[in-house]
Amino acid sequence: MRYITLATAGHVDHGKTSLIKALTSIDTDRLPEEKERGMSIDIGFAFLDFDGVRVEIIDIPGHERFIRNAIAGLSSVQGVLLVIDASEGPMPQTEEHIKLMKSFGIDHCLVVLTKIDRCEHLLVEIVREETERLLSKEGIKCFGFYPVSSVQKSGLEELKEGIYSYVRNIKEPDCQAFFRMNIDSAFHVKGYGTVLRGSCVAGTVREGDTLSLEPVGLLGRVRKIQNHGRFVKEGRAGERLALNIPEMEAKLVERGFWLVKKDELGKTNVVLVSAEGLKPGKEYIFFFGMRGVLGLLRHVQEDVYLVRLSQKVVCVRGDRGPVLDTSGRHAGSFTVLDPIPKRISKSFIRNHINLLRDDLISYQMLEAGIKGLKIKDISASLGRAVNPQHVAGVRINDRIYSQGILKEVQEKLTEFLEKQGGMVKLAQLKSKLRLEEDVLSYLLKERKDLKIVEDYLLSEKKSKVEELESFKRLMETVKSQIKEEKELVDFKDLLPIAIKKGYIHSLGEFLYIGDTLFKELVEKLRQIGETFSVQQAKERLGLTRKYLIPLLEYMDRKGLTVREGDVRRFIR
Ligand SMILES: Nc1nc2c(ncn2[C@@H]2O[C@H](COP(=O)(O)OP(=O)(O)OP(=O)(O)O)[C@@H](O)[C@H]2O)c(=O)[nH]1
Repeated sequence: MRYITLATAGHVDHGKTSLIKALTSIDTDRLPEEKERGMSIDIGFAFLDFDGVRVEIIDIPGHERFIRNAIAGLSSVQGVLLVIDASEGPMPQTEEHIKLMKSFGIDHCLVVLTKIDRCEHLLVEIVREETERLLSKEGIKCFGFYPVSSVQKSGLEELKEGIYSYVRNIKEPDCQAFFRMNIDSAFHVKGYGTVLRGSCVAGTVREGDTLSLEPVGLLGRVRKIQNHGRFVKEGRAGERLALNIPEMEAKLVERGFWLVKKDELGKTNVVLVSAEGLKPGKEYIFFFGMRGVLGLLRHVQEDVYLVRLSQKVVCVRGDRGPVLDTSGRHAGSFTVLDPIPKRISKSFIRNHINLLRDDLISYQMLEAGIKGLKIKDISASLGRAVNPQHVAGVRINDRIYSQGILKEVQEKLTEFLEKQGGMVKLAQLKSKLRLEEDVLSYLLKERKDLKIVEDYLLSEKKSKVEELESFKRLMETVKSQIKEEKELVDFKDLLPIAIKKGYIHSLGEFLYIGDTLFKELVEKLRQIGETFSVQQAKERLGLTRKYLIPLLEYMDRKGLTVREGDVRRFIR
């Protein structure tokens, strides 16, 4: 069985409710107030069964005062029955509803011309032409015009056939996507507890599933599922559902809240969108499904905007919706580009705007940088489970990294190691390059020129120090000494003793000089005279500043010299 949801749309009193009643025998005006006024205030629900297809029909109110309810009705449907009174033709709310349809991305409909018992055939033709013009102006495809009279019950069979062929042309809602149900009401049923009613717009839900009510994050288990009064084990996208979830108190549920499966989708109060018809710097009401949330619009570039919302919402890439101005008039529409932007710097977005439009995963990988992108977050952004094997990036555990970023970090690692003389403590490297353990081991696996010894990373390339004759001699001595030694030697203990005994001098962290060389250098400096400048010392000793400055500062600390402005003076 396929499930498709349609909405009626059209101007007030154009005969929507009467049409649904004539088609399905269901009266969608159920509020006593609606009966009294003869006008639809809230959305109503009915269905029509065909061979292998159940068509759910949502009746939306036509009066301009109830635009939010019209939005609620149009927010979760796959197609529209546009109802126009043949004796009146398209009216303001006809046009408004067409705009709302477009905002939700519905670019097709079936037109029903009602009340034909009240007008001439010629008038029906004129209205038909006028409607055609209106729809083509908005780029909406019409799947047929059906003149009917709900009072005389004429044209209804043809219309039913038209609906059947229309729904066969409509793309089915996505049952493979993550489950999302937009809630329009919640109430308490004796013996069962809370029942939440709404439209399932994506995925499936089964008895026993644990769901989360968003944006409040209330958890509960589905006990029973109903579709139009019938108990079912599973609910699917395109269906109207009533879910019995006793843990969710009815009074905490608001129209427009979402039911989602635990840990599948994220919620956010900043979204990156493409939008039409809006002015930056202004506040608007953005509709995510039925829920209208106030948001401030910031322009990024072209039609791309950042929206900072006053409340959290659940949305995925590609979600569309209308935008009202703060006085409640339809102002434009938006499409979600990135539902969970991690970096909201305008320059970052501008630099990668094409990637943002064409390939959200690659964009988000750049956004995530060396932190990597969680596979779970990719799925949440797209609203469906993503197979990591199909993502063009490097997978390390539960994250995906951009190949380009890993290459950059590999280069930074080489550079840093070289700066440190070919040897660096792993912990220092990790904190300097902000690397997680698993990313570091991935990077090192690719490197044949590096090795880990204890908690150091060493470059296999010989360092300058290793090539010095004095170093080689020292190593030989150390080796032979240790060979003769009967006990274990902790090298860390040797250094302070050597310093204390005056064999070596410590100029700074990781910088040592043997006593003989130190004395030689001091002697050379004395030959310059009683005072000398840094430049003179540099020329005389032939050392780079990297070694010279620590040496001179050490001499000051030792009381050999004193700094006087630009020069140093020997004390004795
Ligand atoms: N003669 C005639 N009257 C009709 C027909 N369909 C509806 N009406 C009348 O038109 C009036 C409005 O009909 P509704 O079905 O309530 O209109 P609606 O579009 O649902 O109105 P809202 O939901 O309030 O926008 C009612 O008085 C109906 O009896 C029809 O085919 N022929």
